[in-house]
Amino acid sequence: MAPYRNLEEYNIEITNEVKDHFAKIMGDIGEDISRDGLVKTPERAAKAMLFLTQGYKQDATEILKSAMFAESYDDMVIIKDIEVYSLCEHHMLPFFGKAHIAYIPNGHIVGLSKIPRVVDVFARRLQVQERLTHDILECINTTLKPKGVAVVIEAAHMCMMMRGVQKQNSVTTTSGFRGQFEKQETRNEFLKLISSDLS
Ligand SMILES: Nc1nc2c(ncn2[C@@H]2O[C@H](COP(=O)(O)OP(=O)(O)OP(=O)(O)O)[C@@H](O)[C@H]2O)c(=O)[nH]1
Ligand SMILES: [Zn+2]
Repeated sequence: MAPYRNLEEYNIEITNEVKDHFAKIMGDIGEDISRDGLVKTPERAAKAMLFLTQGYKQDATEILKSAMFAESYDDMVIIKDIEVYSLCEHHMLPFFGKAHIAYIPNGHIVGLSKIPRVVDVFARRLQVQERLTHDILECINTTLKPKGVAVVIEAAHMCMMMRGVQKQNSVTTTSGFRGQFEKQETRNEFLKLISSDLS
């Protein structure tokens, strides 16, 4: 099925079911769901949730394959500061931050926009930051078959900020390295470049 892009593309049956669930939840938390401002809220919430989880219907491998080009460039390619918005699978609250991704081509480069698209496919699901990091890493590694791939994600978790432990400034960093990035020297060059403003 095509990914959700705009309201016309929402599956009406599923949207209506999710909408009914949201209406029930709103009633259960003590709201008057018939009051003016809330009349359309269950539908809006359903569409927002379906948008934020559209990654289940997308194929990250196909996205990468659609723009792979034979090229002899074999130095590091880094795309840093890619915005990440995901939902933690424990509380279904957002976690958000930045992904920094690098690969060393092995005969093929990939269209640059496809890397953030792959991030979104895996982020728009119920996730933990660790699995999100590895999903992206493994997808690039097995599809592009580069000489090396590196993924670092830095994120803040709303479930640790708005509730629970209520820590406002903690940032969680996860990382994964394959191929040449498993060598200290290559990994250090990548880490240095993502912390610089000139990379
Ligand atoms: N490892 C990991 N943990 C996460 C992530 N997102 C949320 N969590 C944690 O998942 C855990 C769930 O723990 P539980 O004790 O079952 O849930 P809880 O009672 O709501 O825990 P508190 O958040 O400590 O109040 C919490 O420690 C969350 O901080 C993530 O991406 N990775
Ligand atoms: Zn959580």
